[in-house]
Amino acid sequence: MADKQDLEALYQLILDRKNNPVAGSYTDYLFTKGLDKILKKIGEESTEVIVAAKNPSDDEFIYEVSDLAYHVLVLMVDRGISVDQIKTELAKREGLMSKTKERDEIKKF
Ligand SMILES: N=c1c2ncn([C@@H]3O[C@H](COP(=O)(O)OP(=O)(O)OP(=O)(O)O)[C@@H](O)[C@H]3O)c2ncn1[C@@H]1O[C@H](COP(=O)(O)O)[C@@H](O)[C@H]1O
Repeated sequence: MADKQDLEALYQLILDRKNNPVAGSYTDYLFTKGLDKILKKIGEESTEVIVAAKNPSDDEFIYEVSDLAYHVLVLMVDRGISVDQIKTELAKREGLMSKTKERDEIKKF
């Protein structure tokens, strides 16, 4: 089994749960409930991240961000969107951001 601390490996584990349901698995429970349930969880977990961000405890913040990250990965698997597709989008932005910076620099003159 791959290292689950890696987000990409966690994505693969979630994908495996979708393709090979395991009794008692929380991930399987989410897929069985469907998109609306997954979206509801993302709404809840996002709110918990916001609340934790206002709290000085880093541990609570890390815990809630991890919950949100897991549920976002479940949503991506449900939609059939891969980690590579997100990486590709982010890579496109790298170019965009440097162009924006260049434009900002030009505007200064
Ligand atoms: N990273 C996670 C993870 N993060 C959060 N959660 C679950 O998300 C739920 C969030 O808690 P809540 O109190 O909001 O939800 P709940 O009351 O349990 O359930 P709901 O009815 O509200 O959905 C908890 O049940 C957590 O167990 C996770 N469940 C699984 N994983 C990973 O997924 C792997 C596979 O898990 P299973 O599918 O359960 O085998 C695990 O080994 C983990 O690596």
